[in-house]
Amino acid sequence: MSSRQASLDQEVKNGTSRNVLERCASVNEYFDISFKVMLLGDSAVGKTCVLVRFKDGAFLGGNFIATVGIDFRIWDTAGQERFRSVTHAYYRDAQALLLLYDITRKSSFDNIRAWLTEIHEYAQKDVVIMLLGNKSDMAAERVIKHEEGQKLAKEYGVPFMETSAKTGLNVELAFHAIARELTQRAASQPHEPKFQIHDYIESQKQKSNCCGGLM
Ligand SMILES: Nc1nc2c(ncn2[C@@H]2O[C@H](COP(=O)(O)OP(=O)(O)OP(=O)(O)O)[C@@H](O)[C@H]2O)c(=O)[nH]1
Repeated sequence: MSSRQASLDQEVKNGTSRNVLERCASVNEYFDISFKVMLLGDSAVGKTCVLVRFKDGAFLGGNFIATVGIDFRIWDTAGQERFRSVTHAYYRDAQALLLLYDITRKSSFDNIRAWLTEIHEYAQKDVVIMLLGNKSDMAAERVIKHEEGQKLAKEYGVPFMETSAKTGLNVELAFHAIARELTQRAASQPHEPKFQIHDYIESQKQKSNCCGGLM
């Protein structure tokens, strides 16, 4: 791990990072392809926690990135309005965007439309977008139903799932689905059938359900 990476990791762990922040999840030179993935959404929806959950859980332990030979560079962003112009500049060249809201905070859900408008304005045309309703562990405080998230995602034609950085629910699945979509796109030939991210997510959820997982 580089000293820059170590210091970024420390910032995130300390909770001192409140700026656009680069987190390279792996060491560049070992990989053939590099993808830039960003987490977006209102302040305090849980972007940093989802990233830390992924990286410190599945990413390091599971080693799935090394086996497919990609460099999965994940950028955490500040949700606060005052950083918005900086954030635009960063997601211009992102290949995938994970857009989060907090299921216990209606305003963060209502703002998703505005986020999507900005994304369509500033991001690449073929960017992979995924909508995540985070903090699904907070059942008692829930104000946004699962179906509302699903409906919004369907309207925009993007995959959706609820996540919890606290329990880890669906965090790995979200990143794995994105990684698969990006790698399949990079490798696929024009005549090959396209990878179906929606089908992949549903099949993984069913597998998890059948083995006692929480969905
Ligand atoms: N219960 C619960 N709390 C969460 C979850 N994810 C994040 N939190 C809490 O929500 C708060 C905000 O989390 P952050 O990860 O800092 O949010 P952020 O979106 O990165 O915020 P900004 O950096 O301001 O944009 C913290 O108090 C977290 O502990 C979750 O899945 N469940």
